[in-house]
Amino acid sequence: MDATVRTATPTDVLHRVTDGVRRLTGQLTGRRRARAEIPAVDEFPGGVRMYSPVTGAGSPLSPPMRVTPDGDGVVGRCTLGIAHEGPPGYGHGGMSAMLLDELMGWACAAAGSPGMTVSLQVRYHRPVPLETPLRVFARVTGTEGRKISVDGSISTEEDPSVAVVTAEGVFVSPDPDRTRALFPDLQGTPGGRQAHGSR
Ligand SMILES: CCCCCCCCCCCC(=O)SCCNC(=O)CCNC(=O)[C@H](O)C(C)(C)COP(=O)(O)OP(=O)(O)OC[C@H]1O[C@@H](n2cnc3c(N)ncnc32)[C@H](O)[C@@H]1OP(=O)(O)O
Repeated sequence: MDATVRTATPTDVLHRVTDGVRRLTGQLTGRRRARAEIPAVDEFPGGVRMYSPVTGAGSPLSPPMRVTPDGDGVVGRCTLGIAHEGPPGYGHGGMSAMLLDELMGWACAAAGSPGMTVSLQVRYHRPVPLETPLRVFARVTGTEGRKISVDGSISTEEDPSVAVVTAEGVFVSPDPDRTRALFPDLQGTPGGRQAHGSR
């Protein structure tokens, strides 16, 4: 991803490389994952998501963000590149929202209440620098029935006390019937799918 958005190579080289990439991806033959199929390596919800655009080590789109528990919440560490650019030199606001949305979802799962975003309010205080290690933080601030309130923030690793983006979100844990309808490939809800071929 970085190479393709950074290059200033002439068009004929771009065409040649594009042909090469098509030849390479053409070798990815065999069975393809269906739309709602959960990859065998995944732990869902609240664990490995191999092809997630945020945390997935297997996704060319993801920074990727590495998530670990941290005090009463979860912390995500990543570095955005110019493929994630909004204003020149800074992160796209949608990327910031995506990092926060994902990590706030992890905070819900870590607190034992996996949920889906129903509301996300994001405040952009300062531009997010690219090619700079970032620290994203999220924690559950309250639950009320199936409703979970979550706070999140983004700062740089260098200056973790200064939040450049903050967010408040509401997440909702779908009831078991809705969960089965939304995620037919998910076994043993609400505990979720464990990794390594348990289905
Ligand atoms: C196993 C899990 C896997 C979870 C897997 C998580 C993966 C994490 C991925 C990262 C996060 C995402 O991107 S998630 C993707 C983006 N989000 C979505 O696509 C969600 C789309 N929304 C939905 O499908 C639906 O809203 C559901 C299923 C989430 C909830 O529907 P529902 O079950 O019918 O819930 P509903 O009765 O409407 O609302 C429940 C309570 O929440 C309140 N509520 C509803 N909306 C709001 C709102 N915007 N702001 C405040 N409060 C709200 C209601 O008033 C009610 O309160 P009261 O009357 O009870 O007081």
